[in-house]
Amino acid sequence: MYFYRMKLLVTAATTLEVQPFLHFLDRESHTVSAHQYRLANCDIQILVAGIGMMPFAYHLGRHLASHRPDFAVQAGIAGSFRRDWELGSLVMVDREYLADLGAEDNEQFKDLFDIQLWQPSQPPFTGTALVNTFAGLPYVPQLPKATSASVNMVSGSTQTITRLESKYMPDIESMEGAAFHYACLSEKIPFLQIRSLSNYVEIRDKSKWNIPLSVKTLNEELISIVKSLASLS
Ligand SMILES: O=C(O)c1cccc(C(=O)CC[C@H]2O[C@@H](n3cnc4c(=O)[nH]cnc43)[C@H](O)[C@@H]2O)c1
Repeated sequence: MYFYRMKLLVTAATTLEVQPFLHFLDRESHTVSAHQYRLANCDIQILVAGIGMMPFAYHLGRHLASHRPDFAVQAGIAGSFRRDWELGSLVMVDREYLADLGAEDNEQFKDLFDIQLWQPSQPPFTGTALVNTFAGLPYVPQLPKATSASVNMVSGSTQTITRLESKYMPDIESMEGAAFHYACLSEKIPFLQIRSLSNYVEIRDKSKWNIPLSVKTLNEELISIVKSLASLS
């Protein structure tokens, strides 16, 4: 009898963000090789792809060239523009914007669509966003949906924050989400980006960040997703 194992890719920018999940896999699953685990009917690959869109795109692209997952999950922490969302709370991203790729025109930022180097809805964009419709996913968690702005430089001035809010109406900010959406949409791989809020997007004050809490809730969710996928829950 043929028994199919779902191939799941879990990717993150840093090991820190998925460390408790790795401990769970070490305890509860069979280690196939470094970064590869088997849990019930799931083959799970872990890819730590680096901070920022360029390293993330490079490492994810290299990985996808030789491994095609059935389902890819990006897990990470993020900054929140929304003060009504508590630190440590979780979202899944449905819209991603490349929020600092473009040209400065005196005081104004123009993205690649504004200066017509890209056309709205050119693949893999829907309009000017990289949209996850959540179609074809084997499992969709019950989390609030969020619009995300991906940036190379974490926003830390009123001017930048106001610009991003008025142009993209983002709920959250990360440094890799758009690279993940771009690659998965281009390769037609069902995907899910989950983020846990570690800080508010504001003038930089690292003492207000709560990375331990955001990593804890992120990893609880990851474990729950994987248990559901592996039909263990
Ligand atoms: O020390 C800093 O100033 C600093 C700035 C940005 C990120 C970090 C990290 O250690 C986390 C890296 C990781 O977290 C995501 N992240 C978290 N909060 C934000 C944010 O407000 N804006 C953008 N990205 C954020 C990001 O995806 C990074 O991969 C330290």
